[in-house]
Amino acid sequence: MIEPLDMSTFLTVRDLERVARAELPPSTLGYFKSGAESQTTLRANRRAFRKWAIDYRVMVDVSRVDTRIRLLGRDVATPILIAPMAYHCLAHPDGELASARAAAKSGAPYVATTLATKPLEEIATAFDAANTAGATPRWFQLYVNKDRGITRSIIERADAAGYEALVVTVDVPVMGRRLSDLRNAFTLPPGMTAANLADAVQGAKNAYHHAYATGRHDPSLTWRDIASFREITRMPILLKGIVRGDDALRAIDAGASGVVVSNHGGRQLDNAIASLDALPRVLDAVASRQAAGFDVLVDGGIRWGTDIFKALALGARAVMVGRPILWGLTVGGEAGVVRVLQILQNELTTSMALAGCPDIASITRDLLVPA
Ligand SMILES: Cc1cc2nc3c(=O)[nH]c(=O)nc-3n(C[C@H](O)[C@H](O)[C@H](O)COP(=O)(O)O)c2cc1C
Ligand SMILES: CC(C)CC(=O)C(=O)O
Repeated sequence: MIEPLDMSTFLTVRDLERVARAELPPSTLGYFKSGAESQTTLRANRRAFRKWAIDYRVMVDVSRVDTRIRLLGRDVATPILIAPMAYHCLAHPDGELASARAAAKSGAPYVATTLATKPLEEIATAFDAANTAGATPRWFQLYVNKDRGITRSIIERADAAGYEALVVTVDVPVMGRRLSDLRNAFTLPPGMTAANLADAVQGAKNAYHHAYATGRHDPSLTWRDIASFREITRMPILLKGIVRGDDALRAIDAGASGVVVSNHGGRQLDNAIASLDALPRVLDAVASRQAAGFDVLVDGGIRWGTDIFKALALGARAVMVGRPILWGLTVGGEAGVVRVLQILQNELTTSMALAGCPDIASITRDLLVPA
């Protein structure tokens, strides 16, 4: 931690990343930044954005630029969401409480992970206290535990704590092989736990470390389970980690309200398709079903406002941002995350103005050409 720092000196996500990289212990840095195996997909996620150029329009009144969207049927100020990421306390002692407050203050929807280092109830309270206008939603991301009793109890807790949607991550039947984690024997430092799981089983708090958490993913998870979650909760369900059109159709059939096109930031299947490359065919499949109100989000490799512009132009409803949030949290805690969100929001509105788009609906597909 090097607080206090003047966050306004950071002009890009890369500026914060540079400082965070210098500051983090090697095993934490390795965990945050790495992709699986050869990291081909990690790089492909970035390359996919560079394949598109913006074919911009001029002489449009952009004296007001409006980034509001509809998300799961409600108005949200920005299409930028905070992706669910494990173990925020590795980046900053306030952990998820800081990132949640930053999201609420910035009007950015927040997705709390099952593998948070603070209990989901405390994250909800921190978020709500900062969400003064009540205008910004928070969602909960579920890792399905082999012990379905634990899974049910986590869903029920998320429901009771007022999370508005359940994001079921479906691309981790087993852990991807992240070589730096294997080499560093990555684990959580003493005193830090996967807090939501720790509470699920009495008296076992200290057992709920990384190795335990990673061993609990249920490799037998299938489409049928989604229907059973539907019965447990009133929350709409999104599936995170979809890259195929046919899987998007299965998600619709299973009663999901949306999908996040994602390859987990290149951390699971190496050589998997880049998430931006997967987006159009998922959208085509969903359109063929005329599933009005089914929201398609995308994540992976978003580092600039123009990346968000491109994702929206291809048809995404919204985007999730991962690692940049951890860089901000490392450098400046809550203020660092606020700064990352500010930078991306600012870049997005600037690119919209320069491309002749006063609102999100005007960011259309024809504004992209191959680079
Ligand atoms: C350190 C780290 C931890 C993550 N933990 C989770 C998690 O707990 N649940 C989940 O669904 N995705 C998790 N992800 C994946 C992110 O939600 C997201 O899909 C990915 O980071 C997006 O790519 P980006 O980092 O390039 O923006 C994690 C990613 C990182 C980098
Ligand atoms: C423990 C992991 C499954 C958390 C995660 O999703 C990740 O590190 O990418």
